[in-house]
Amino acid sequence: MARRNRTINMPAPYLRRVWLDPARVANRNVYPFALPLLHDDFELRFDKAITIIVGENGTGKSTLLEGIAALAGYDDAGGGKGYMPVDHSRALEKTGGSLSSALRASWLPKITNGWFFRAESFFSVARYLDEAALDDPFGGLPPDFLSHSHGEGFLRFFNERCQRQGIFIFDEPESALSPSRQIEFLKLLHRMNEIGHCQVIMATHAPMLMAYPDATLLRLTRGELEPVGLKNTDHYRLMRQFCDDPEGFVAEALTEATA
Ligand SMILES: Nc1ncnc2c1ncn2[C@@H]1O[C@H](COP(=O)(O)OP(=O)(O)OP(=O)(O)O)[C@@H](O)[C@H]1O
Repeated sequence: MARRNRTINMPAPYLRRVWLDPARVANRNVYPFALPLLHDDFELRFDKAITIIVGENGTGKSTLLEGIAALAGYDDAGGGKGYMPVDHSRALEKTGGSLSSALRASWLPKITNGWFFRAESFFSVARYLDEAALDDPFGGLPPDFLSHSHGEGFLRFFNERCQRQGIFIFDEPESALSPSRQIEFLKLLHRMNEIGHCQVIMATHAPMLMAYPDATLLRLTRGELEPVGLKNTDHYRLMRQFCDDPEGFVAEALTEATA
């Protein structure tokens, strides 16, 4: 047991590279291998402890994260190693397993601790953790994640789980967070980065989270992942136009809608 939780004295990132092995692709014509992102030369390198992926809806960010999560040994519907018993029968999009069978990875070293957070399955995972703690005679007080508001529960969960050594995968963590809670989440990211033994791979639509300064920011577009500056993302540009002139922005959008 002690061995399993021993901290490895090497800094993140631990997952250095993932790539597709075309020979393992079952069927190019069906999801997930029909996604433009998953072409034969697909490769993603991790140079920093924090990697942030942005892109339009439907470009394949969640699919990619599910595949990486499955490679890391996490349930592709969310959770961490050791939390496979969570009932995900009603969770959406359990597809990472099929993608991961065609992905290859290089690790330095292989890390098996961490967490895959996806908003859709947070509640089933949180419920499992609450119930598991109640069943554990040596577990002390149960975490009680579910008795908080969505945002409070998420933040508390992040703060308790995400500072140990590991690889942490977040799919749109902002979905339950108000802007001020997003700042709290940024602080958590910073702590994880400073600790030096947390690797984070995150997909987000929130400009505030994209702005974390010491991260690799990648944009997924036309089937390619490419480095991008925050101010060149569509998310930032649109939000900026909105903040500069909210009434004019909305009026123009509504005019387009009725044109
Ligand atoms: N289980 C599935 N079966 C078939 N197609 C799917 C499945 N899950 C997702 N897709 C499709 O694959 C594409 C990529 O979906 P994915 O959820 O990975 O995109 P995304 O970039 O994460 O989008 P968003 O920003 O909206 O979360 C979409 O067109 C989606 O409809």
